[in-house]
Amino acid sequence: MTGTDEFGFPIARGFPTIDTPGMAQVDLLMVQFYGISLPQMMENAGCALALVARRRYLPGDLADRHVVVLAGFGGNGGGAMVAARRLAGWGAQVSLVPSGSADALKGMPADQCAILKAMGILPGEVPRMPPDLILDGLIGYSLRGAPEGRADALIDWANRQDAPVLALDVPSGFDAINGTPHNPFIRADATLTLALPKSGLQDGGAANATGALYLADISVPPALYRRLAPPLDVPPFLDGDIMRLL
Ligand SMILES: NC(=O)C1=CN([C@@H]2O[C@H](COP(=O)(O)OP(=O)(O)OC[C@H]3O[C@@H](n4cnc5c(N)ncnc54)[C@H](O)[C@@H]3O)[C@@H](O)[C@H]2O)[C@@H](O)CC1
Ligand SMILES: [K+]
Repeated sequence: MTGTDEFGFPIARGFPTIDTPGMAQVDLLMVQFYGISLPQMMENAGCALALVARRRYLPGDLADRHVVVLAGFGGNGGGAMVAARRLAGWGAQVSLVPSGSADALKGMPADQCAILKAMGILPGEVPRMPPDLILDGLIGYSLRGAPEGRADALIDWANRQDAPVLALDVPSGFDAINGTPHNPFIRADATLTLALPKSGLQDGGAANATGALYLADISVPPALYRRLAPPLDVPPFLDGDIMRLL
């Protein structure tokens, strides 16, 4: 560790990067070898996102602080909805904006949305009231080509707002593996990437997409990385669950 950033997050160096096939291997080993489920990982991811949101953007009392959560139909959207739940629990006013009809959500994102509905947070359109913060959970590392449809429109909307955008895992529309910015892509003020930094996020050119780059521990055992092909040597998160990388 080489100190902390201005928000008190430990600054870390020396975490290797990982690509999409590598992350697919990580997910597989987490579930099949260790029995750590995707919902468990999603819970860790969303909690970490809410913690970065609170400490970096919403210090103090969260009452009257308004957060818009943009949620896609995959794991990225599910993680953002966990963060929505945590922020609402801490008193923030949360608007949930899915990238399509919420009735069409399936699997874990549908489960997360059902929890939010039970809490009285109903999916809807982008609110007229300007937010204090936007969470980008539209598309993660499974982006395929330039954003289309509602995701495209919501990325444009987010980039037009005065409020900062905090992206989950990767800024939506930015190919985090090869570093390609598609049109459009989220211009985040900060990005919280999960498990390991994705290979395209560490290049200098990625900085205008990611903003400040953080890394969250989602409880991948370091020994898992030594089982990958090729194996990776990953240090433990000794100094905190959330590290500042760039
Ligand atoms: N082990 C991990 O790293 C974990 C990852 N999680 C999250 O899950 C994400 C990966 O989840 P998924 O693989 O489900 O997929 P994503 O959530 O990355 O994205 C898939 C969704 O985006 C849509 N999409 C893809 N390309 C698009 C385009 N060009 N235009 C419009 N829509 C597009 C797809 O139709 C699909 O609905 C990660 O980025 C991360 O945020 C966590 O939930 C849990 C653990
Ligand atoms: K995202």
